[in-house]
Amino acid sequence: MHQSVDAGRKPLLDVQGVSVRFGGVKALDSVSLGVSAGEICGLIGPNGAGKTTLFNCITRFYAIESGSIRLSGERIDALPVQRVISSGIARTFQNLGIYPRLTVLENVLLGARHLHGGSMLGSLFRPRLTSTREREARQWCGSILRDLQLESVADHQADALPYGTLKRVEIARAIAARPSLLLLDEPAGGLTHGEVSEFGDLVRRVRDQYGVTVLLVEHHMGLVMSLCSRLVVLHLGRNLAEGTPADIRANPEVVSAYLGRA
Ligand SMILES: Nc1ncnc2c1ncn2[C@@H]1O[C@H](COP(=O)(O)OP(=O)(O)OP(=O)(O)O)[C@@H](O)[C@H]1O
Repeated sequence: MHQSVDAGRKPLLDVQGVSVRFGGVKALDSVSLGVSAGEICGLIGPNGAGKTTLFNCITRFYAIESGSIRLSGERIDALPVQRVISSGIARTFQNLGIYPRLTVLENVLLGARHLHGGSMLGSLFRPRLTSTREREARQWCGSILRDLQLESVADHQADALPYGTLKRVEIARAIAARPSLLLLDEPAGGLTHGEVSEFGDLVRRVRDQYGVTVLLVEHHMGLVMSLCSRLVVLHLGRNLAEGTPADIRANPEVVSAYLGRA
């Protein structure tokens, strides 16, 4: 069984012995990991290791064959898909999950839609019918845009903005859902060197300011090693290693399976 990093303290996210099969391919073979509250944990490994599949299991896109997934002690592996966000999990995608024809504010409001209980997009066009909860959601999203320096582009259509800005919009939308756990799937893809470093600062700031715990899948080793306090390595659908960035860099099995080629 997986041992949490903080002995005696229950992890916020607790994955135990999760297996998933696609036809003859065992994409995850009894994978376990724990992420403590407030941690920025990296999930790394070669292509096809099972990282995105694990994210898809945590967010209920895929059903698990065996094992368990808990958030704050509660089983979430059998939740209806529509309850995942309200359970406290938000996610960003390898390919931006942004609506290009909507404005930045509208995209971020969509992240908060489960908080106000109504049709946020409908309310955008019916301002006088806006309920108190919808007004609160707008205030909440406005404050996030200010914090993430997106206020000046709030009314810009998303497809008119540079990629680096849209990555920030995606984080803003995820935070709008008030998650306890934020899953970031290869966020550095498509960013310039300078943008990657800024992105790392942003994730740290968001963790500190909004109290979210972060699980990051990423191949950009510069970002992973500088941002994460702990790394979990998957290989061929199995746990290969776990430890601090320094431990992982020095692990001959990880170097041979992944880092030597990354
Ligand atoms: N929907 C699916 N149907 C069939 N096979 C799948 C499906 N999703 C993933 N797989 C397979 O599961 C295995 C793990 O894939 P996964 O995408 O999770 O790896 P990954 O570690 O995220 O890789 P990468 O770093 O390239 O994104 C691979 O063999 C992949 O082909």
